[in-house]
Amino acid sequence: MYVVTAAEMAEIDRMASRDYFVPSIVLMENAGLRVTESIRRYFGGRVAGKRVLIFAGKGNNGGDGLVVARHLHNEGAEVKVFLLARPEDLRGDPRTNLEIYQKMGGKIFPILEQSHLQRADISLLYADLVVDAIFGTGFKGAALGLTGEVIKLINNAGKPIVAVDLPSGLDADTGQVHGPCIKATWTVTFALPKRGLVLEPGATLAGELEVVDIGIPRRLIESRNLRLRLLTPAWCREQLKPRDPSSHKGNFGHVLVVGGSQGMVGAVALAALGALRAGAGLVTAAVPRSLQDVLAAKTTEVMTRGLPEMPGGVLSREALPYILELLEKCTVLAIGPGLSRDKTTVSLVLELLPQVRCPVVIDADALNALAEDRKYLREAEKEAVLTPHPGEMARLIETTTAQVQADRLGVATRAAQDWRVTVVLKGARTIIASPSGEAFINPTGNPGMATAGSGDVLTGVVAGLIAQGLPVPVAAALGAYIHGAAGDYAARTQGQQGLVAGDLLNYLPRVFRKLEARTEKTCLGKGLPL
Ligand SMILES: NC(=O)C1=CN([C@@H]2O[C@H](COP(=O)(O)OP(=O)(O)OC[C@H]3O[C@@H](n4cnc5c(N)ncnc54)[C@H](OP(=O)(O)O)[C@@H]3O)[C@@H](O)[C@H]2O)[C@@H](O)CC1
Ligand SMILES: Nc1ncnc2c1ncn2[C@@H]1O[C@H](COP(=O)(O)OP(=O)(O)O)[C@@H](O)[C@H]1O
Ligand SMILES: [K+]
Repeated sequence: MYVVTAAEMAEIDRMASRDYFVPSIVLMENAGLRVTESIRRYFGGRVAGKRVLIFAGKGNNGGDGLVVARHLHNEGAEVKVFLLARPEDLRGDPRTNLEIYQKMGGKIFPILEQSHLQRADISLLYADLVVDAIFGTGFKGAALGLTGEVIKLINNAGKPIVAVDLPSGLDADTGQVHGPCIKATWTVTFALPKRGLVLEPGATLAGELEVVDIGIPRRLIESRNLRLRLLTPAWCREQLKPRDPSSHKGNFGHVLVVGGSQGMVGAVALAALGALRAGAGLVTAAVPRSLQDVLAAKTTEVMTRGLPEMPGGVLSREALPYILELLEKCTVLAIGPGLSRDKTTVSLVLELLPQVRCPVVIDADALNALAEDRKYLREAEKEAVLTPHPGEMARLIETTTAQVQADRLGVATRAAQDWRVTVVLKGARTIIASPSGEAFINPTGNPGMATAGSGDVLTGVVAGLIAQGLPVPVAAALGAYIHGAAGDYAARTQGQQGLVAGDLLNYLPRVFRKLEARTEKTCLGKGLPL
């Protein structure tokens, strides 16, 4: 599902009218009707007698709200419209809908000064639902003054709120807020989700997100060459090919995981098992020699190799020829989990990466090694996935974590194009940016996953998917979705607090099964019960 900026949406709206002859008031009518339908569903099919307050701004978002008011009024709901503008300030479609609503006997209450807030406050006490039609994609900056007061009043009323297109006060392009913002129970957004609705904190402020069709021609949307998508189960299903009955493990690739250091062997185990759980045929884990037996004891299905090490149990430069030899038999390399930031290891990583001929997933301390010398990133021809959390990303581009978090999408897409790699910027709503300029936002995952080692599992899952032949950017996006979905499954079953990275390994198969179920039925004629 494509995700758009306010400007892209406005251009699509404009073209719908200008080039496809869809009158804008028809789009507004469709928008209002879709919100009315959603409200009717919310009330279990009947709105008669329900007390609904509609807060309308002076623009087209307000116009949508007036369409909603008209239809609810017609169906017998008790509707009050609080208009944050003088009627004479309304123009065009919003003005038309105001006049129709008033002609039908609909009630309008102005909110133009502090004293008007009193009436709104009292009405909120008795309301069954509040409709937020103050601002949509035309909002800029911060809601100050009276408008900010109204937003705070609505939020504090403790009543269910449906936001029209966007929660008012939200920046449609970044998902950030710079002042008061409606905290919606749910949001009905038109045609396509705006970026701010799928990036935090906007995703949380929007509540449940409903994307509705308002009659924008599909061909128009397809013609816009949009570059950002929200990952969906449907898209993930498309990437998963059913397994041919005569497959053997060689068909599913061989992952080499290189990592580990004294005290950090678990990270390698999590990554190696993550690769197997993602469906890789074979996985070899190469660690400092003194850790090999421990690792073998922890990971039955994983083949292990001991590598030359320094005192203190970190990989030494002598490990390089061993790793290159192992790579001759492998499809993909995953490097970094538990490596340590020891300077010998750093120089090993910097010497090894330019010689790697297969796709590589670079995580954790291998990323930190690249932060010390970006030559490989700038110059080498490579098929690589970087999986930084915001802190690692900040080190890589020499900025602060806060600056990375303030523009996650921009940071990830710029890095992907500058370095010609796929960047997986982890965190709430992971961003996956490919060298081609395409990017994905991952909606799965939860704070229960903010626990040591969950990133190592993701590294393994992505490597495991590449091992099975998926294109690198697709494997990264699919891996992030499935990894987060496993975390959501685990959190639903056992809560977020007690979730540990190892739990993700146990839930990965159930996520794959949910995704494969459709294809299995179609492909093999039989199939597991859903
Ligand atoms: N055909 C279409 O286009 C369709 C559009 N649709 C709907 O239109 C919505 C976009 O409508 P929009 O562009 O009129 O802007 P909207 O969000 O209503 O803002 C209203 C006014 O708020 C003002 N304002 C801005 N920032 C402010 C601030 N910080 N503090 C105070 N005021 C501020 C600003 O006033 P100005 O700055 O111009 O004086 C602006 O004019 C879209 O979200 C969807 O719901 C659907 O019906 C589908 C068809
Ligand atoms: N609040 C959150 N919401 C969703 N996913 C999260 C959240 N916090 C962390 N995660 C996910 O958990 C994983 C954390 O990875 P990382 O920070 O590398 O942990 P570690 O380095 O300990 O393995 C990432 O996949 C990240 O997207
Ligand atoms: K709104």
